[in-house]
Amino acid sequence: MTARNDMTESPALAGGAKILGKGLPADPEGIYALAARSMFQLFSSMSQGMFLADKTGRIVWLNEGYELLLPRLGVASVHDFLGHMVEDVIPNTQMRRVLETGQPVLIDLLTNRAGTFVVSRLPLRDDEGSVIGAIGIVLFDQPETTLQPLISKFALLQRDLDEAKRELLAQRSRSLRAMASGERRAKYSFASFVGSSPAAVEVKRQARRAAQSLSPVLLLGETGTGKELLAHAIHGASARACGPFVSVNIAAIPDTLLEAEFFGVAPGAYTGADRKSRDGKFRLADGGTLFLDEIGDMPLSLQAKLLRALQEGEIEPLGSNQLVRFDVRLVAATSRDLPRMVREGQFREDLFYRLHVLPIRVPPLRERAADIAALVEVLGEELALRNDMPVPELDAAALQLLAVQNWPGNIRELRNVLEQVTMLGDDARITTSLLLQVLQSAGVKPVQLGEAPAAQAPADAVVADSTLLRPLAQQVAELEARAIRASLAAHGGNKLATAKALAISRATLYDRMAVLQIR
Ligand SMILES: Nc1ncnc2c1ncn2[C@@H]1O[C@H](COP(=O)(O)OP(=O)(O)OP(=O)(O)O)[C@@H](O)[C@H]1O
Repeated sequence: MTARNDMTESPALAGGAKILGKGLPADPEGIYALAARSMFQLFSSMSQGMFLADKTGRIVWLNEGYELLLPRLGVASVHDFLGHMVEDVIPNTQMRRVLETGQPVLIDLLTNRAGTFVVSRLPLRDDEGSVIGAIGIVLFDQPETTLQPLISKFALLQRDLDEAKRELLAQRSRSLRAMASGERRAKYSFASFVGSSPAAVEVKRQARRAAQSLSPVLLLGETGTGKELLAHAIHGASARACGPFVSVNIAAIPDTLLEAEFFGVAPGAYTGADRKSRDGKFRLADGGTLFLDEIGDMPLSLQAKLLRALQEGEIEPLGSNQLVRFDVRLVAATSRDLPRMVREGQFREDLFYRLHVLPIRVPPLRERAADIAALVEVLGEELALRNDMPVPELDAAALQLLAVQNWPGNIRELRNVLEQVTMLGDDARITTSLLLQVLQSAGVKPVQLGEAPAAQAPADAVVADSTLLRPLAQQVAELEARAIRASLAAHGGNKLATAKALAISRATLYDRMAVLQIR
């Protein structure tokens, strides 16, 4: 098989087959060979085109139908096709795979510069069964066939897929560029704040309302409760979402560097190496939101300067005698008891009132134990994705055990515990004994199931004052939910007994449970 004509002549019925009657061979091999030839000719005449490749992938034969397709493939003549490697002349062909595996591809779609075709690829084998080449058949060409609607649909899907891939690539390179250039955007939205307990719903409601305002927001709550997450979400839902979100953790910066960090440095302010000017966070946050985390850790000297900047709307970079105007929305957060710090003279009262315009208390995890299951699910999925591990599975007892802990480190601590149990566990199922072991090794005395929750941690006392400075409706809802849960537990879930003990009707109990999302 070396040329086109070889095959048209090629008598598959070689080897001296006997002919019976009207040309029908008498022996089975003869019939088989005749059938093979007939099939070959049938496909050759019915299909849009056919070619043969030898076992190296070189094209050794093509029929007239295929010859007509050559110009669309950008091949000028038969001589530029024959003798060439199949992938050199038929873009995107999968013929090599057929030659290598010996597996036929009965039907496939091939798209290249000539269009989209329905194709078949069949291996050719010798008597020993070794692959000696392959046959490529174009069953349907695009325009004239009845398969056209199907192919158009495929072409559309392919186009959509290509577009989606391009968009994904563009998005990826945009975000890589943004990361490289230190672009500042909100990382979290309100949807990232997991939880549907009354306390979580209320804090999100307050934060959403704060997002609509331009006044300063003060987020109060223990460590790891999601203050920073909410600060991002408030920025992202505000009119300034397109502006920068700049975050400063005051506790993490040495006092001596804070002023430069806040207000920037004028050129030549320092002698020596660092003679260049440097923008401060106020400048960087211009047009957006400045998040001052751990504001309670700000030294008194800087508090005075911050207050002046907020009052005047101007800052004075270090080493400069020029005032620079800024347009920044302030969100501050602290886990410290600011009113007490004011009373003790550690925090300026005037600054406190300047910041305390929209205070939002972020509840600790132990006040929203109903959110534990949802948090475990989300945090578990994140962990599994990050560490390429199965998602941790916690049964009701394990969830219950988590729900009764005190969680001084709140959601951050919950995540750490989950991470440790998934690392230590043999499989994805998390047992209560493993959980207890991890809780113990974290240095906190775990609360056992059935045990009354431990006395409130000292960290709680820090925010005790502000727990009462919240909307009454929120506090009443929390108390109500606690009473209903306790009564349900005491009566083994019996609604009638629970309602009786609480001196309310069963209908009211169902109603309150629905409103307070108690299951
Ligand atoms: N409601 C929540 N849903 C999901 N993840 C949360 C939630 N709250 C907090 N987290 C996660 O817990 C971790 C701690 O949250 P965040 O840093 O916002 O807390 P914080 O109150 O600012 O803590 P700190 O006072 O120590 O700075 C983060 O990884 C955050 O994504």
